[in-house]
Amino acid sequence: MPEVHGEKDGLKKVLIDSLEQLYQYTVPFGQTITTELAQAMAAIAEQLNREIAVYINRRGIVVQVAVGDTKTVTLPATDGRRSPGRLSGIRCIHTHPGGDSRLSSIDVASLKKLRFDIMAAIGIKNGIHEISFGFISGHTADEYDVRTVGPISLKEFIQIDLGYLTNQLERLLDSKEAVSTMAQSEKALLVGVDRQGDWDVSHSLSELAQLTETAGAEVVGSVWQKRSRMDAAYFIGRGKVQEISLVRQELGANIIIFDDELSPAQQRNLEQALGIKVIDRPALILDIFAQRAQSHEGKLQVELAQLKYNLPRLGGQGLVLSRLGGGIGTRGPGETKLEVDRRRIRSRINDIEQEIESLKKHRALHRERRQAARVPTTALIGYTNAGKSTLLNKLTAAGVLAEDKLFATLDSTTRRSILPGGKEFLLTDTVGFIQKLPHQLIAAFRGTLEEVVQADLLLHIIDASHPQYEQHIQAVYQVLRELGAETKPVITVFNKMDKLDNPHITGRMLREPNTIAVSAENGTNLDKLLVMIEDNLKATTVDATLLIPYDQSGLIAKLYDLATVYSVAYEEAGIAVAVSLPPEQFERYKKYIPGEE
Ligand SMILES: Nc1nc2c(ncn2[C@@H]2O[C@H](COP(=O)(O)OP(=O)(O)OP(=O)(O)O)[C@@H](O)[C@H]2O)c(=O)[nH]1
Ligand SMILES: [Mg+2]
Repeated sequence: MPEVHGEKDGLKKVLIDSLEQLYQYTVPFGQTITTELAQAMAAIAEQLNREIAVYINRRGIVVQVAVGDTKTVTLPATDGRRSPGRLSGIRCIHTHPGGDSRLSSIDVASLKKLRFDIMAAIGIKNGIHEISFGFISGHTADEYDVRTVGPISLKEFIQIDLGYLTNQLERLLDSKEAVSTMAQSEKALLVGVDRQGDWDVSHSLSELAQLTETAGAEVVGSVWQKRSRMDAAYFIGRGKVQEISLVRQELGANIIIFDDELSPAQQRNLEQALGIKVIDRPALILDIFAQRAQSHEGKLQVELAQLKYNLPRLGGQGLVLSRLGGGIGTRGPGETKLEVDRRRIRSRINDIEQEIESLKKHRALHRERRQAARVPTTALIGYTNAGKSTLLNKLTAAGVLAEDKLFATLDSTTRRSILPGGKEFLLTDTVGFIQKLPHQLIAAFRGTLEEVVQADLLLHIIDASHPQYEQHIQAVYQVLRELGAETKPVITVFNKMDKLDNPHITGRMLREPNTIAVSAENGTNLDKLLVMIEDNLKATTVDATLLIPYDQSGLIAKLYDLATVYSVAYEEAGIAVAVSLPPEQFERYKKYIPGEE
């Protein structure tokens, strides 16, 4: 029997015997460890109160057992054919007394020095408390990058596909140049499904391509499949998975992006089958938002959406793989971006929700003050890249960033402007909408989008030069419905008319009432738009002073609910209430205007 290495002085014979027993265990190919081995290690570590380590080779055989921290380890000569650029083919799994599994700097140093496949630590406190692990994820000229994951549970640790992981890592390390994974460029293969619905699959994929490029990756190709029912395990058909596997090798893609939301299981199965990182449209959009969020609140909202998106996807290799190479899906505004622990994620979600709630209250106060001053509010809404920010800038000289990029705006900006009649009004720019917007994101941005729900009037901006503008309109209505704002008065603004040369199209667009064609860029028709805004805002309320008899004072509470109450004065003849009422309410209340009846 091979002997136990390390600081054995003073150890009882029975403990040394049980340490020697650890050589008897084997681990199935590609698996990190077995429950039995982990528990046997925990049982000894508990009595020993010292670190113990086992070293396992790729065939799953325990090649060394040692006592003491990982610094003291000298490995037996391993497979001599391994080139110095590659991993050692050995993994180190050791215990940490006290429960905390996070890798120490000594652990990380020996991981780099001995180039373990992975270095894992089991936190021991009343048995197995938690596990963390790290691996070499790339290298620069003279230093290895190390990525750490955890803490996770033993079950999650066992689910990790070690064979796949080491395979990917060695491929990375084999290349001659510096391959800091963070800097590695992502080459994406896009996958769509043609459901033969309203959204033409090729347009949806070209939008996905635009999103991919916005996220900073390169698109190397796309494939799609006609399908009306999705496969529970793979989303697309099995044959298509095979085809994708071939196409992606041919094109050299290192990430696959699905145009639709995948279930956590589908994502995991696809990653396993394709051996490559697989993400979906929501993850891509979240990544763009994560890169672009500027304000404190914007960052919180994105982090919240990411955490909620990740929570059901924790565990197993899916997450580890997705995070292995950096890039899309790994960026986040919060420090918790690599968080893999459910407990910690839940408590972080709670914290963020509370903070967002208090920010929302703060904003509600602002809004109340504005409403008290009765400055009418309008909100710009519309598909991403429609020209909302350009229009805001033109109408108010706001200086908001407008670019030919999807999701240029994430934070809402409110500015004052003047109507032709001289009255002031407020104009709010908002985040753009898109089809298949992740619902976690809508939920997280509900606070910001509250401006939309509260506005007196919406300006729906449409890029009329876009071939899919009618679908864009539908996608915007969809989000409005989700926000409960579908009954708001809307002016439909067909923008970018300077790019249209067919006047018939314009005629068709303008059939409906309350529509206008403009060019935000050239300023065409913006004067007419302002007149239209003025008319609409006039129509939204009627100002009046009502005299409510004292025996009907209950009406005052009702008025507060459905109108803006400017002032209340208790007079001899009754309660004088100055209000601004929606027109349909005005009909009901006008009998209270002194002299009306
Ligand atoms: N030709 C033309 N281009 C326009 C017009 N209005 C806006 N654009 C361009 O369209 C692109 C998008 O404009 P933005 O104002 O950033 O669009 P947005 O709706 O705010 O987009 P997000 O913030 O990403 O949702 C920019 O490149 C603008 O210059 C227009 O009337 N005509
Ligand atoms: Mg914008």
